[in-house]
Amino acid sequence: MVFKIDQAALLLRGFSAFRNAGYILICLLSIVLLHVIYVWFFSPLCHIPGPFLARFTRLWEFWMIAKGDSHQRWVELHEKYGPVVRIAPNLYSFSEVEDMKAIYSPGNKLPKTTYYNTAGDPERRNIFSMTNADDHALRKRKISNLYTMTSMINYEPAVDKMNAVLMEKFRQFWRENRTVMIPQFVQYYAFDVIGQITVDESFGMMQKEGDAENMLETVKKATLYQNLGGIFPEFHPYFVKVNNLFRVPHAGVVLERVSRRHLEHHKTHPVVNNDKITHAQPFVTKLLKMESEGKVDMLDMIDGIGANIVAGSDTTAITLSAALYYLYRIPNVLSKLRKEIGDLAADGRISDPVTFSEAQNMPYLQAVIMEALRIHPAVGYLLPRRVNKEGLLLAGTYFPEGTEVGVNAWALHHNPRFCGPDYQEFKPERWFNQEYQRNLHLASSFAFGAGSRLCLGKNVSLLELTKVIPQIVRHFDLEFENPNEGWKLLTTWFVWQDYRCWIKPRVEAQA
Ligand code: HEM
Repeated sequence: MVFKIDQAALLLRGFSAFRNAGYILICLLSIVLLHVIYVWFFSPLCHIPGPFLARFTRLWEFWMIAKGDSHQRWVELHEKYGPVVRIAPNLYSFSEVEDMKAIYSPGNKLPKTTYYNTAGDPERRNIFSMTNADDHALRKRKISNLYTMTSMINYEPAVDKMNAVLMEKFRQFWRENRTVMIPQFVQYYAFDVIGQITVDESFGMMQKEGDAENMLETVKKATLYQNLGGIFPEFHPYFVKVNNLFRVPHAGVVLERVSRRHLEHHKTHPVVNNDKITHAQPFVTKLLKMESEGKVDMLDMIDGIGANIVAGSDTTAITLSAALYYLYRIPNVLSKLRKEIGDLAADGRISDPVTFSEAQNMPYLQAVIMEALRIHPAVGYLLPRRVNKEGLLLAGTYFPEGTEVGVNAWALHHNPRFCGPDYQEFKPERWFNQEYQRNLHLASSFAFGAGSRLCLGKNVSLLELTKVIPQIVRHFDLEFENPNEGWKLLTTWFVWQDYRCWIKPRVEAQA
């Protein structure tokens, strides 16, 4: 009998525990439901359209990025939902020029968001990952004169030197009758040029047809991590701790090692204007001179060299790969560029190789470069900024403090309202169309970002592109290994391409 009472008591206790668990579950479900109702109907920005799940969780965005083709998804999202789209509970993407101007206007001073934390060590910010506007302005002021148009004259001989190596390698590929993965080879090229410009020494990747000091590989992994990790930046400090515990050589470590070695070498072996005619002077020499004048310290110098390598190589390589792909896919465009080169050469108005200043007077070449930057911006993610305490009026809606907003170059550059209805086509001619010209210039420079965080190396990359494209076009034909297939793309932070070509020297091929 006692046993039965105990049994009944147990049963009752079990039942009440079950009932309590039920209450807790109902409470939790009610909270979720109330949250859904609030977000859906009453939150201040509830009217902004976007994918359903993006209203409630950052996992939707994470999933979109993780699939590896997000550059295209941004374009489709804006085609479907209009000029402003909710990407995550607190993140909004814009695709109109007016909103782009407002978000990145230096006057509005919107800082970078915590997304950028994952682009470096939280304890030691680099120029790219800094979110504090004052810290950034100070760092930028110290080194920005190394990137001016007038500084380019110092770097031009370095580009010529590396272009000569590229030309020789192209002839070698032809002699050896092999196809080349163009985006990969021009990635070696871009790293070598940045090495030559920055530390007066190519990294030897073109010669080796491979990575040097694991730079390429670690930078690639870093951008992949930055892009996915940036969606959940609160986990980054833990990730860094674990990484340091296991001494994993991440990009920061690799680049610091490379930078320190070159700085030490140049301190004992200074370059004293190694070319008196062209006034060639590498970046590192300028940095060391500034250090001797007390204008920069060791950290500034490491950051400057590291930033050039990380930010300046893949970006330029991707733009060059895009320009070559479209030029050799569209014979009409290629022949127009060849005609411009041929006519100017016949008049003695350009040299071989073309100088940077001569290239400024080659309108079709400039249009080809701008169109490559427009149709295939190297960065595939939006550049997020946090609205400050004044709030911001965008697309007719007031966005309060703390909201994260940004523009993705792919969405902006594929907006028919200012690129024309044929925005999916590679058409350098659109740059001569008066109707679109103003907005096109504004928008396509967005491949380099905008405002106070505009790409510091824009002139460096234009120096490279304006010199190497005419060289290749003048002297080589590229034939696609699979002419009936398009290229393959993979998006992390960058939008990487994959295509293979046979290379033929034009003169030798005709002989
Ligand atoms: C076609 C080539 C290039 C493209 C498309 C490009 C694109 C960009 C973009 C979009 C940003 C802004 C990122 C943001 O706001 O989050 C940026 C920043 C930066 N880029 Fe470039 N870049 C290129 C070449 C270069 C080169 C050659 C260098 C160096 C020699 C360089 C150095 C930098 C640096 C240091 C920053 C950070 C600037 C700051 O925050 O103040 N870039 N770049």
